[in-house]
Amino acid sequence: MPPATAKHSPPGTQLVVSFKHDKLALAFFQTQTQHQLLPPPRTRIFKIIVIGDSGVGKTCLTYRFCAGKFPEKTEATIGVDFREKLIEIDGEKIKVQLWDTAGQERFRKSMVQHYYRNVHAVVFVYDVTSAASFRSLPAWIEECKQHALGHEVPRILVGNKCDLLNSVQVSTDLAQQFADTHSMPLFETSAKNPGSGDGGSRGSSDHVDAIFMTVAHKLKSQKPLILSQPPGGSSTDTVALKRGRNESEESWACGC
Ligand SMILES: Nc1nc2c(ncn2[C@@H]2O[C@H](COP(=O)(O)OP(=O)(O)OP(=O)(O)O)[C@@H](O)[C@H]2O)c(=O)[nH]1
Repeated sequence: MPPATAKHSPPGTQLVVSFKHDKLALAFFQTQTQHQLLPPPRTRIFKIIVIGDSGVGKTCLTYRFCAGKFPEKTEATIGVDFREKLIEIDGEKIKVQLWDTAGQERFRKSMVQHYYRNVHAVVFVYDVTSAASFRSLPAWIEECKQHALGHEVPRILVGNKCDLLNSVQVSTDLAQQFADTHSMPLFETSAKNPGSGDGGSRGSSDHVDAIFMTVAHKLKSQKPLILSQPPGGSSTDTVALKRGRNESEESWACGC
């Protein structure tokens, strides 16, 4: 019996092979997707960009939040890496998209415009063991400003690598002063060992999960983009995004 193949099935159809009275009958049935029958449950999505110098731990932080562990090895991000996690806040399922951007200028150039489009929150990261990464923060803030991301977009400051207690170059006081000046909350953490710390002046570091959940809580009260796709859809799909009810009916295609 030749294998049943459906090379040219029209979109939205499914090949159904049925055996009846020992005869092979092939029938195409229109697949009535949930999307066609019912309005799909809408999942609000939050796009959060994570920026900072190369090597501060952006990939490790986003991986820690989305995969729940520290990556075994990382390489410099080229362009952008995209991770997402479905979380539940007050009974509502929300998709958090973390855009892990390249810290190295040569890997950013062609992508910068994409990073800053339709952003809901910004996470600035520095490495507590690198004064240089802390000194770069004003430049990252400036880049955000140039892409029309001002104070209306929630922003937080994260000092990473708090597990490296003996190599700290950026004091909590200094970082707090900077955060206050720029009206951002400060979190100190370790993607490698969240919750670590000396329990002394630096205290225990914040949990990575708690940091991103705090941002998500803050965003939940806003009206972000609505994703017209049932929860659980592939993150690599091209999805149509619409603005929330209070905003214009403009829509975008997001090839994320
Ligand atoms: N000890 C320690 N090392 C960390 C931590 N987070 C990241 N690292 C290490 O720091 C290095 C850089 O981490 P990445 O997450 O790749 O840094 P990045 O900011 O994404 O770098 P780019 O992709 O180049 O922008 C890696 O060797 C990580 O293992 C941490 O919390 N503690």
